[in-house]
Amino acid sequence: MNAVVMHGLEDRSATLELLAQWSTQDWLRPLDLALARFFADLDPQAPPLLLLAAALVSHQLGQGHVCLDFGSTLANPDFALSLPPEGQRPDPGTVMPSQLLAGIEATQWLAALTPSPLVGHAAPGSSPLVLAGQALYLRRYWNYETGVARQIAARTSPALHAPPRLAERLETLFPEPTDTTDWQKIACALAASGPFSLITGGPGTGKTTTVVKLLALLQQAAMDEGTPLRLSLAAPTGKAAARLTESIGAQVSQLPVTEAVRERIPSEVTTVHRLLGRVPNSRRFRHHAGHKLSLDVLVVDEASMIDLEMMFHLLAALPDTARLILLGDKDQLASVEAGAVLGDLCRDAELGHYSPSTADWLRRQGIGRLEDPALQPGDEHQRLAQHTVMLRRSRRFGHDSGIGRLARAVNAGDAVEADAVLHERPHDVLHLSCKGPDDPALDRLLLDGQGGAAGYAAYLQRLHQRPADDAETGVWHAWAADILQAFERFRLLTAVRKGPWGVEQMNLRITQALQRQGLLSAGPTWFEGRPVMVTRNDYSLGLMNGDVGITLRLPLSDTDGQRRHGLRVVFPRNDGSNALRWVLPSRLGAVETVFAMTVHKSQGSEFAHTALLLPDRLSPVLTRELIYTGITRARTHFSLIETRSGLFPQAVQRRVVRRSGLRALIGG
Ligand SMILES: Nc1ncnc2c1ncn2[C@@H]1O[C@H](COP(=O)(O)OP(=O)(O)OP(=O)(O)O)[C@@H](O)[C@H]1O
Repeated sequence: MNAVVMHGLEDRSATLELLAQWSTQDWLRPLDLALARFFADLDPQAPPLLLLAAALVSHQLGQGHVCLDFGSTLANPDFALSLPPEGQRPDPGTVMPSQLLAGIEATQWLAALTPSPLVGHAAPGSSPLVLAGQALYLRRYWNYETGVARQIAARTSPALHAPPRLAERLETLFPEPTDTTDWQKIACALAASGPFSLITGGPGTGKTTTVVKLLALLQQAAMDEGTPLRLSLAAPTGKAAARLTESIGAQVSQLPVTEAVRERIPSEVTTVHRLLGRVPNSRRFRHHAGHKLSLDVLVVDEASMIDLEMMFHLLAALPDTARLILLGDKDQLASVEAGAVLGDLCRDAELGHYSPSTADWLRRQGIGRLEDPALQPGDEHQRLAQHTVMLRRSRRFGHDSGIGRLARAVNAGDAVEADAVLHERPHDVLHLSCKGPDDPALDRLLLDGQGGAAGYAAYLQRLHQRPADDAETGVWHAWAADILQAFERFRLLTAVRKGPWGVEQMNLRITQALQRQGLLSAGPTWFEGRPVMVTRNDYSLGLMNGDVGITLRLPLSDTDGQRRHGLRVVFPRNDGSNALRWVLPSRLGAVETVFAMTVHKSQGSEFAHTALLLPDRLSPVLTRELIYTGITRARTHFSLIETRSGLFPQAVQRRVVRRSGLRALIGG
């Protein structure tokens, strides 16, 4: 008897029954199961392998993969499908994907799909599923992927059109002579001369500086011709937008350009959602292919966090004549949603692959030679490469910085070097090996910090220096702003949500430890000092997913002579104005306590001291990208907390794999 007959592929009802079991155990989302059932109704002939594929393609979207890749799924089904999910063990008797798919060949699976009217081939059509090579897509995502590929291909034209006096303008903006390749200057020159540009680089490699100079160059050239440009800046989250607003503001004031040019460089960064104008309660936007954005240049920062669907909408709404510059760190984790667009597009950025004509063009513009040991020659067909620049010199983390060295070792997958850095104990890197769940050293680190690195007690000490009840409003604002700022000096990041070392348990643990120390009052859900993170955009309150606020007790009006106090949650407005937003706790529907947050949620944020807690067992999420993203959230101190030795080097050698066909569609 073969495996197909035994485990749930013998007929349609056995398959649907198995999918229902997986769904009951939270291995599949209700949506994944519903899709398989819906397709079973639509096509009574749909074979078991098609129903299984339908549920799995939907499941994979939930895991960040744009498609179901048959080759990798069959090679290692449990790993490719991330089943069982993080922190779970299978119930006794559960059929694992590896058991279900044992003995099935890709050709057999593909042959089961092709006759169905539900499955179309890589061409326009209306079938709900699309088969492209060895990958199955939901049509919507196939449309997104091909749409993004088409838009980018159209923007990667081979010809570069330099603005007038490019070399002279660059000389003014980048006056420092360098004896090595000046990647910032090259990024600026290429972005100023083509309709599309990718600028990638690790933390502090000068992405913002480059883009501020680029905007100045473009605006000055346009104003010389008498038509100023409409420039826009956007980021995927409110937090990232606020951070960019702050750093751009500081840099614009130092630009060697006229006041008139400076005034025409935007000082505010919006979110991509706001830029496109989300239509409430829908997936649609006010701006789209039929109603384009009114702008000439768009810069999008932290582009690694933009998922495929968002990128599709952004590109569709961009006028054909507009210039697009995507900035980000290709090595960071991608968005939680499906797709890793920046990572896909910048995959070979380190190698350069510049064609002789790009190199020649740069030489003719007087920008210098392309010299870096990592560079490999390229040709005209590698069109994307001609529009991509990787900034390579971190000014934040120099060669002697422990954080920088650790980040570089992790990013290179070099576990030996990473371990050596930890053993050297540089002043900016702390390393704690937990001796079990009750190790008091962990609570000490989280509450009090160490060696100049803050812990959570610091912001609560500020909180306890409260103004007098009758203090002016301005005094209360300054107090709240100070607490918010102090809270941002430290954050514990976890790799996982569930289990003893997951975000939920750690939030509980820290709350209780702070209560034991008398720093936090005990309370039911809401208590003074509780930090919360918004988990869903709330346009009526002006709060975005990821915004962090702190619960404070404020004096209310004393109309009857009795002073009463009430809790309000204070949020920064994140618009560069330093203004605050006060919200009644009862109005906050989707929030969670945020002493600890997952590395995923921390993207786009930075903290002076960042601690990364690794769980005690490997899981699919524990990868090099996750650890690199965690480390690079730290500005001055980084703490690595291990709960089982030996796991860190293993995780450093594992990579995130996101299945998509974008790179193949664009070519290269
Ligand atoms: N060419 C340069 N010469 C001198 N200092 C520079 C240069 N480029 C960048 N810097 C400085 O290096 C620091 C980091 O630069 P910047 O903020 O532009 O980097 P980034 O890549 O945008 O950083 P992040 O990862 O925080 O987004 C800043 O203090 C900036 O002023």
